[in-house]
Amino acid sequence: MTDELIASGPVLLELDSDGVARLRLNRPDAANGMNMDLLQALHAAIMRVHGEPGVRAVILSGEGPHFCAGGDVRDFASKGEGLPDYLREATAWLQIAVSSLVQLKPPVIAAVHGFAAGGGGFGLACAADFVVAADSAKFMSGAVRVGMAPDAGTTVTLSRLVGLRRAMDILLTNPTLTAAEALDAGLATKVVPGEVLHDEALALARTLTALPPQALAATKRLLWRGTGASLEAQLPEEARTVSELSGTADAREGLAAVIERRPAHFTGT
Ligand SMILES: CCCCCCCCCCCCC[C@H](O)CC(=O)SCCNC(=O)CCNC(=O)[C@H](O)C(C)(C)COP(=O)(O)OP(=O)(O)OC[C@H]1O[C@@H](n2cnc3c(N)ncnc32)[C@H](O)[C@@H]1OP(=O)(O)O
Repeated sequence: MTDELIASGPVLLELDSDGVARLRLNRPDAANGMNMDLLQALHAAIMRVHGEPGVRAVILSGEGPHFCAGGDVRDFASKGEGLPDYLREATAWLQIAVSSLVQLKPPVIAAVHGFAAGGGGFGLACAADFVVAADSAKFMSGAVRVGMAPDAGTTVTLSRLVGLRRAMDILLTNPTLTAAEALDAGLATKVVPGEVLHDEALALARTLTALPPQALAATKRLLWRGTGASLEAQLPEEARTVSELSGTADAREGLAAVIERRPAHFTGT
């Protein structure tokens, strides 16, 4: 497996020859606090992954002691009276980053250690398809604590993950959730010992890369669409997708493998 570093700076992007893309937030001295440079680099890296047909799974993580501590609070003070205008532009970039992450075809695994806080950290974790959390990881919305409201889609994504009642508690009272509490709430997929966090995230990525990419992408799209749709609207969309996928080579390969009782080899076609 060879890693090709194709982006450096506030966001590192590596692609390996096995179809795993690694997106790493890279402002460790600021707990990966999101400033405009990081947000724009994150969007550019996500769009680069979008353009790489060979990518079959994405691992999102943070350099240094934390996954991401949200908006760069040091920028709070430095912007003074200009913060509202600056935030109008900055939050637009955060919206674009979160939206493009959710729309990525390959599944996204957030590998969370340290704190996932604020629109950047908590928001990105809520927008990921899987969250593998180190047992020492902590999750905090952080918005109301700094006199703001949640953003990065968390008033939708968190509510869909944990339910409206628990999302109201988490976003209004701003508890610091342990990894175990995040798992219990439905925010985390699995909790692992910190020392094997990246191994476990990579193992999950490898499981995903062995599955038919078009079927995974369609399932992810249906699930994200379905959480806000009526059953009446979703049933025909599922049926249309199934009939479309049934014409792929991967569908023929999957069916043949089941009948012949052998492992399937999916080509993404
Ligand atoms: C609102 C943003 C202003 C303008 C930014 C422009 C673009 C932003 C993109 C749009 C953002 C939209 C709005 C955003 O979504 C709103 C929010 O995110 S609200 C929540 C903001 N985040 C926080 O309130 C968390 C702040 N951090 C902490 O509470 C703690 O650091 C922690 C995460 C609980 C971890 O605590 P510790 O383990 O004790 O670690 P330290 O506190 O010692 O931190 C280590 C080191 O990192 C620095 N640091 C920590 N968090 C941030 C941060 N969010 N931004 C910048 N730097 C951060 C901290 O100062 C330490 O540095 P040192 O002092 O050692 O040099």
